[in-house]
Amino acid sequence: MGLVMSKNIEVLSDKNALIARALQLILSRMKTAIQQRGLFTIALSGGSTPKPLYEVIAQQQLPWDKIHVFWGDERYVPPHHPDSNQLMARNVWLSKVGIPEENIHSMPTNDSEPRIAAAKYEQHLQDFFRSTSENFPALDIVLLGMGDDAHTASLFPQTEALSVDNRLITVGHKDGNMRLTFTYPFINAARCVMFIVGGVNKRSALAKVFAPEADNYQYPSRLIKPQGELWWLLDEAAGSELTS
Ligand SMILES: O=C(O)[C@H](O)[C@@H](O)[C@H](O)[C@H](O)COP(=O)(O)O
Repeated sequence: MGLVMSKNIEVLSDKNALIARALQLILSRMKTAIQQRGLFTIALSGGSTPKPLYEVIAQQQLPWDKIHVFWGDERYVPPHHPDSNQLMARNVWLSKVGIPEENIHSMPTNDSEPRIAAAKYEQHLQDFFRSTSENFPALDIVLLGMGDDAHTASLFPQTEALSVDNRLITVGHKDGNMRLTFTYPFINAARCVMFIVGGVNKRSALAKVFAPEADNYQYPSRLIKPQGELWWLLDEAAGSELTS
């Protein structure tokens, strides 16, 4: 096994422990962000792993008016489509707490052209962060999952989204299904990037992501090297071989 990517790799006993640790880290960074800047910004991932995390965040007593939620990627489907990442997070979390609707920054998926939607969301981000096109605004946390093909967000292996390094948002695709996604440099601009990865089916992809040499375009999670904090929270099933 090659060198692991960074000291912030934690292998937790099971999924519950993984979710509890992720919650702890998110709440501590939320507190710091609000103390220092008066608000907390987080980009959510889709998929199944984060669902119990969103459920437990919804049970916390938090200053919801200071919390802003974005998405790191979205399937290019209407907001009420069962595949929508936004719908999942609203159902298990956002609809259950007093977060103002204007703090929920969902990716637009109603344009006929995903490229136009990507540009609109990028403009929205630049307006929100009052950033210019020259620099990448820093979110407090970008929460990521990883597929068993080592994709993250909607940065899939051998796709053109992987080479977009001068935009915040681009169009991804998986098996012909269009997505909107943060670009890898925008993810890397975050103060903290947190992967939550569980299950034995992720083991081989993790080995490639942490290997000293491998093709970044075949294993896109290798592109995630933030100048801020990088956390890999893994359960035993996924990560036990990495730290042995
Ligand atoms: O839109 C998505 O599907 C996610 O953003 C995607 O990148 C997800 O994080 C991985 O596919 C892992 O998914 P699981 O957590 O379900 O394994």
